[in-house]
This record gives sequence, structure tokens and C-alpha cells, in this order.
Amino acid sequence: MSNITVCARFRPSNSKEKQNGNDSGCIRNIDSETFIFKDEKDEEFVFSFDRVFYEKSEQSDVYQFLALPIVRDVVVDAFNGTIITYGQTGAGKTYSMEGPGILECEEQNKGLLPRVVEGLFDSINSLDEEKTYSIKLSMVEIYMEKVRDLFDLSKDNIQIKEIKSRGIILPGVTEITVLDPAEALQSLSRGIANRAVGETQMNVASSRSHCIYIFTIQQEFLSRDKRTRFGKLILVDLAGSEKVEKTGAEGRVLEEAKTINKSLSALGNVINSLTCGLPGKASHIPYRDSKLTRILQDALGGNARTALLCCCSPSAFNASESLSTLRFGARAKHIKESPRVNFSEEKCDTSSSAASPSRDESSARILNKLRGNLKVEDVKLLEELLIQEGILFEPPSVEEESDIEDLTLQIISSLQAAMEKLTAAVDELKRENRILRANVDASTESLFYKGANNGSIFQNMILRIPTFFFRWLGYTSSPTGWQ
Ligand SMILES: Nc1ncnc2c1ncn2[C@@H]1O[C@H](COP(=O)(O)OP(=O)(O)OP(=O)(O)O)[C@@H](O)[C@H]1O
Repeated sequence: MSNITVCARFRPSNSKEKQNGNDSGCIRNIDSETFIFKDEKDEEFVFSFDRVFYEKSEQSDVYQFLALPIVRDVVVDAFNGTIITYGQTGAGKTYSMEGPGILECEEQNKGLLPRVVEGLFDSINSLDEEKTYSIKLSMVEIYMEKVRDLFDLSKDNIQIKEIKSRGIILPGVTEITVLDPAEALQSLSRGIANRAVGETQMNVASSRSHCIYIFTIQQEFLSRDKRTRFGKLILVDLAGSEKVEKTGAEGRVLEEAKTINKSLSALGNVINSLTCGLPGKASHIPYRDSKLTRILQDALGGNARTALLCCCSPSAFNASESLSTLRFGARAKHIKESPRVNFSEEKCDTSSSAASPSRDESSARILNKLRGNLKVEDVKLLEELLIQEGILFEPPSVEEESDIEDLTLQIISSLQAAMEKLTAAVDELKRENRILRANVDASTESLFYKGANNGSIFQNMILRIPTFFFRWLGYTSSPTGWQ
């Protein structure tokens, strides 16, 4: 079963759309999962999603269907979860995510974010007493491929790292421990206000950056082994996905649009790679192609529950953008992988890893062998060939220590496999060589003896070789020696 829930949401028409008289007509609903979408050329497309939220849908419906199951899995089973809102500018992403406001908002209009906060604390409070929980909150935005801390605007180029025990982390990012929903909402509201301040400073509109809310839920078991588990819930309000040609953007706005489109297509590529991978075969997932996909690496695919809300305008004027949003959602629906639980490495049972051969030892052995036998250029060439053949992943632009470690281990294991193949090939060649030599020796011998017995030309030739040789050196066959 697919681990991604994909829903479509159509917001009500706005006054401009109503005025222009093209306020609907794009969608003909069939049921809560299927609808017919008509584009500007009146071509019809049938789309089916896990759920379709039409114009009159309630914010609570979206939360119950899309987010609540993920909130529970993150708290109860320490899975990672991601909830993403996708769509063109003005399609209802922020409304769905935040609602009209975080702090003061009518109950029925509250967005996913305040509901998720309440859901996290409710789920924790409803559980038994075998574990203690703590929730940490971070807020970042990605603008022009730079990650900025929304709790501390001076941190405007946060790096992304991967560590074995925790997966993807943002070193140095502000993490606020929140003890109750009110405190969490206050912090979120502060982050949102900071976003506005930063945008004014840079003269940027909020729709030009991706806003990412990260809740890290730590569970500590009270039993003797004191195991620690982490579940991470990431909410992402993506930047608008509109077409550059239609907006007629120039200069910096054009650059922003290109960067956004690049990261959104990186997200699409990651989703496609997860979708198209052959069962049981590890394929290269290009998480490193953008900051967005790198941050979401352990929240998309294998270790995660994912929900995607494709937000659309109901207007015929925006039909082509809505169509591309819906197609993005349809492709995403095919992600197939099983989730797994994040255990803190320090406190996990390490008996299984102790039993497996030491990676460092074999790495050192292989590297020494390669250094001893190959030139630096040959190792490079081998690496390029492995990349071309898809055995090794393309080395990314590496900034961090952990990236280098990942890459080194990847290269080492690929080289180890290549080395084993080469060694087997060399052994086979040596064996064939031995057989050939033995055959040649045997044939020479048999010819010689055959020739000797028969007094053949061959015998004469063989017997004359020393004579020719000495002649060539200047000797004669005469007893005096010199001619
Ligand atoms: N389901 C809805 N019900 C009522 N109003 C909505 C709904 N969805 C969106 N709106 C309204 O539509 C307008 C645009 O929505 P919103 O700001 O959420 O778009 P967006 O996709 O986040 O755009 P941007 O990419 O520019 O941030 C807002 O005024 C919002 O209040």
C-alpha cells in the first residue's frame, strides 16, 4: 500500500474570479474521491485522489482525513511524517496550513498547523505512562536555496546534515521546547511574524519561499533500557508553483521563479524516483538536488508517512496551473515504501551490528589494495565508469562532514563490488592462461617427438636453429671457430 495520502482541495472562487464570470466550470464532482477537470480547451480529465475537498469543505475535514493519522503515527510509533501544501499562488496553501491566523481564529477556520499542535499534545496525553515525551519546534524558510531560521533571522544560511541516529538535521537551528499547545502556538506565531519581517527586509513576498515547520517528538522509555525514539513531523507550505511565462516576470522575480520551479521539480523528481523504482532494487533518489528535498529526505519515501494537499483555484482562468498541480498529485500517489521506526543509536541493542564485519576494516583493506595497484587517474576513471553504469551515485556538491562520510561509504562499497568482480575476472584469465600454456607445451612436445621419430623437415629445422644462431653471431660451424 502506498504511504502517501494525496488529496485535492478547491478553494471557493474569489471576488475577481466571480466578477470575470469564470468562477467555476473547471470541475465536475463525481464523488468524494473522483472528479472531472476541464481545461481551457474544454478537454476533460478524470482525476481520482484519496479524498477531494470541494469548495464547501471544512478545515476540520482536511485535518481529520489528511493530518490526524500522521500525527498519531508520529507520536505512537515514532514514524516520521510530512504534510505538504502544493499549488499556485493564491490557491489556498497558507489558508489550509495556518488558517486566517494562528492565535486568534474561529474554531472552524483553524488551519492544519494549530490543529496538528493540539493533536500532538492530545495524542501524548492519551497514552500510557511508560514513556516520557518532549516536543521541540523549529521553523525555517528556504529562499533562493538558502535555509533561514525563522526564530533567529541572523541565522540565514543553515546547513543540512545527515547523522545515523537521527537522520536529517539542521545544525545550529533554534529548537524551542514547547510544553503545551498555547506555548507552541505562541512560538509559531512569532516565527510567522519574523517571516514577514525578513520578507520586508528583503522586499520579498511570502509566496516566494518554502516555509517549513519541524516538530521533533522525543520519547524516552521509563523501563530499564531507557531507549529513546524520535518521531519528526514536518509541515511544508510550499512556494507558489505558477508558470514563469504567464507572470511575465523579469530580473530578480524571474530568478526567484526559476529557483522555486527548480526545487519543485526536484521534489517531483524525488517523488518520481520513489514511484518508478523497481521493487526490491535500490535506485538513486536525487534528494540532494535541492535544499527542500534534502530537508525532506527522511520524511519522503521509506521512513515516513506523507500527505500532500494539492490546492487549486476553481477558476477556468487558472485551469492550466490547476491541471499541472493535479498531475503532480497524481504522480505522487504511486510512492510505495514501508515506514520504519527511528531509534536512537546510542541506546539501541547493538549486538547485530557487532556481529557484522567491520566496515572500517574492509574499507581500509580495499583502499590499500587499490592504492597499491592503481594510479590515482585509474581510480578516478573507475569512479566515473561506476557512475555512468549507475553502480555509484553522482557525487553531489559536498559541504558537510557527514556528506563526505556518506559518499565515502557509498564509493567504498561500490569499489568493493567492482574489486570483487575484477579479482574474479583476473583469476579466470589466469586459469585460462594456464590451460593455454599447457596446451601449447603439449603440442610442441608432441610435434618435436613426432618429427624426431620420422626424421621430418621439422626435426631438421629444430636441429638447425643453433647453427643459424651462431652464424648470426659470427661463428662458423668449422672447428677453427672464426670464418
Ligand atoms: N478554503 C478556503 N476557504 C476560504 N477562503 C480561502 C480558502 N482557501 C483560500 N482562501 C482565501 O484565498 C486567498 C489566497 O489563499 P492563500 O493565501 O492561502 O493562497 P496561497 O496558495 O498560500 O498563496 P501564496 O502562494 O501566495 O502564499 C486568501 O485570501 C484566503 O483566505
